[in-house]
Amino acid sequence: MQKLFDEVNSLDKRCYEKFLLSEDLLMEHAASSMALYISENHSSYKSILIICGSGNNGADGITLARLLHTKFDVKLYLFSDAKSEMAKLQLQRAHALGVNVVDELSNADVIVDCIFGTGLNKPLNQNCENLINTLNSYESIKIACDIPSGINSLGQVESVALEADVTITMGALKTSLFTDVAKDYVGKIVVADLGIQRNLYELDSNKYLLDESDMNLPFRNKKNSHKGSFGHLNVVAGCKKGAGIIAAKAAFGFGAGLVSVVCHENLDLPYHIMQTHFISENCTAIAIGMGLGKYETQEIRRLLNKDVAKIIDADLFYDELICEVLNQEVVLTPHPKEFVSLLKLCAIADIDVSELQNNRFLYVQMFSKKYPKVVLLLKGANVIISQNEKLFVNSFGSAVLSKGGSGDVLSGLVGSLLAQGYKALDAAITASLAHAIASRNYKKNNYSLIPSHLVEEIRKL
Ligand SMILES: NC(=O)C1=CN([C@@H]2O[C@H](COP(=O)(O)OP(=O)(O)OC[C@H]3O[C@@H](n4cnc5c(N)ncnc54)[C@H](O)[C@@H]3O)[C@@H](O)[C@H]2O)[C@@H](O)CC1
Ligand SMILES: [K+]
Repeated sequence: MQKLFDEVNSLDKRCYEKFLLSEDLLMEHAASSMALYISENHSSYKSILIICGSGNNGADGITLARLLHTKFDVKLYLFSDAKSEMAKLQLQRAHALGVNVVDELSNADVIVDCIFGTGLNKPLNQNCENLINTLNSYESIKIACDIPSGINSLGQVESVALEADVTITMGALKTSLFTDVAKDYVGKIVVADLGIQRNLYELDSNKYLLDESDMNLPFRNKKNSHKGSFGHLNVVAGCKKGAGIIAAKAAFGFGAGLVSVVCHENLDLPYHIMQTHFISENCTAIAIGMGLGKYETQEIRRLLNKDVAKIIDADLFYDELICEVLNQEVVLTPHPKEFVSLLKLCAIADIDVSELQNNRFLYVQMFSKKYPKVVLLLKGANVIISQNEKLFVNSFGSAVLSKGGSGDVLSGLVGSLLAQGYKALDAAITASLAHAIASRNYKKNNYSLIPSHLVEEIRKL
């Protein structure tokens, strides 16, 4: 996993003070990294338009223009006068070298957006919006320097933002690049070297971006085993029974030794999934909440207080009963609307979904602070998983998963790993990664996936 940072100004400052690396030196390296990326990945292209703002993001762009001058047909467009000391200095250097500064925008093979970086601190005016809309309309390859212009330090987009194919971000990964909103703008994210190894540039963080290597699949290493070695998951099916059945099928395909659906009515289940009317004696984990609908409170309370691992989803986030388990190491998997209800029930915040989506990291952090034992998995374009105020982002998900039933598959995967003895956090991380990565392996079009396809892809991981 890689560290994420809410801000990097303090990391830059530490470079100047502790490592005697000046701002000028860092900027030269930042621009060199961008030049190298462009030379290595877009050498067949001829023309490059670099659009610069007044601050140091613009200064990065001016530096880049100097470095690529004559290698490509470089055009430097200054959207505003250079204001920062570095922008002024870099402009003098560019002028001295004869870099082509243009007065009008024109299309190019590659566009580099250096209008605003981390210094965006107010709403865009009409001119800025027009500029960004015009750039978005070009069919060029678009590269954002540090962060696509228009995304602020909280990862919010107030009006428009540059739709980048690639974001080359300076020194370290920023949290703002991993909000749900940002996902439509950032494209591929690359970290630029600032002339200091990343592990030396970075300090501690409580936020991490998950990599594929963080997925710890339940491979069976012991030869001497039997079905009981891999746990028994009980999936509680409610009035929408399909949800429980989908979860049960996913759980079985993900390695649980036994899976039973708990339901008072008789169900038509595949032969390998069992049915029980009450919780099994040897149950090692319970999955509950999906499709639950109306139910008898005392019965659910008994299940929630049973001393086994639990994954809780869906309808239970609308019931005060949920507050009774928040001192346990349970896994909760709400989508945004459910999380809003949960936040209200546990008196953390009374907000609407758009406020949550604008500040996902903030509210996950607040919840995790109040309930440190709980593993929270907030669904979204970029899933956030937290425990004890540590946050992990899974950015592998895609629109393929935006379907009824995908969440039930996820609950089944988490339940399966819990039943097999995974710790709550490890179960949530591996299940979430498997869910998202498997969906990427689905090779048909991106609208046709159904839960059984997803389970098939998960079984092939
Ligand atoms: N500090 C350092 O050591 C390094 C900084 N680097 C670059 O520096 C950038 C940050 O530079 P700055 O702090 O100068 O900030 P920016 O360059 O992001 O923007 C600041 C400028 O934009 C103006 N501005 C902000 N919001 C505006 C709006 N909505 N409409 C119009 N004008 C607006 C500000 O008044 C200021 O002049 C980073 O994103 C990164 O690209 C990199 O070169 C790496 C090294
Ligand atoms: K930018």
